[in-house]
Amino acid sequence: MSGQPLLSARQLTKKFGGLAAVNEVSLDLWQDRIHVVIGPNGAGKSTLTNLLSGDLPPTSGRIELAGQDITRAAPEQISRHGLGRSYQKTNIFLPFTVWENIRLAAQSRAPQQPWNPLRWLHSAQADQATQARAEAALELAGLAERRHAIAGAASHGEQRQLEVAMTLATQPRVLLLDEPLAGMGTAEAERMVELLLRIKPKHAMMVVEHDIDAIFTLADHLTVMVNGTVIASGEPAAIRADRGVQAAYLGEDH
Ligand SMILES: Nc1ncnc2c1ncn2[C@@H]1O[C@H](COP(=O)(O)OP(=O)(O)OP(=O)(O)O)[C@@H](O)[C@H]1O
Repeated sequence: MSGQPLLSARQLTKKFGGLAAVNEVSLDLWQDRIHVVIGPNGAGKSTLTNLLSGDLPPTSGRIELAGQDITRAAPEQISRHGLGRSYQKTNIFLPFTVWENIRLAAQSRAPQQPWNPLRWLHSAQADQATQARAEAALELAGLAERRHAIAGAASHGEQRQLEVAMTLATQPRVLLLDEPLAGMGTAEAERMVELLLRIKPKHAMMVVEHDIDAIFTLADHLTVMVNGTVIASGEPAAIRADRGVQAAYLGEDH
């Protein structure tokens, strides 16, 4: 690791009434590193993701993305500044093909062209750039052979790959993935782990995950949350050996 983290959160807190769903959480996300966040149900993992993406405003704390304060920015602004998150299938248009879905996601990131006499030329160039972004995301996500498949007819695993591809099509530098392996069989899970390792070098990633094998294959850094609080954070091997963590989480049957 060198230079600066791409995303940096300090003392983030989110209160729902009297409940601190996220309590003074600090973390850094670095390019070419996967930061896995684990914890039992209700630990605050989804709330933390929502704070980082701007889908929820924090009660207190600060978030910087590539050195810029984004603490109270809108999700769209944060996305344009280079943060992508997956939304568990909710963004997929099931009647459209895999390619059309990725193309639409890529298009959502196309710059708006101000009026000018050479507008057609600019829009043709923008079109090409959108096409190239979509093509790269399709390849990277391992879906090239499924480009013409109707998304609604794709397998569960392929739909999860498609979600990642749609996020990649917006060309994020920071990726937040919420349980990318949820509901997958062994072969599908292995494909997703390979995909995440393939995209790691060019991205800073935070992955919320329950699958123990995947957690230890993917994690460069592991953070354990319980009741909104970080109880341990560091090298996966050290966290695995931590008795407090074992008692609070890893010893449980998840
Ligand atoms: N909008 C909300 N209003 C009130 N309480 C909420 C809200 N969202 C989450 N909570 C509460 O905040 C706590 C943390 O929830 P969160 O969903 O972030 O946990 P999680 O670690 O993602 O759990 P899971 O693994 O089940 O998804 C829980 O007690 C939950 O009931």
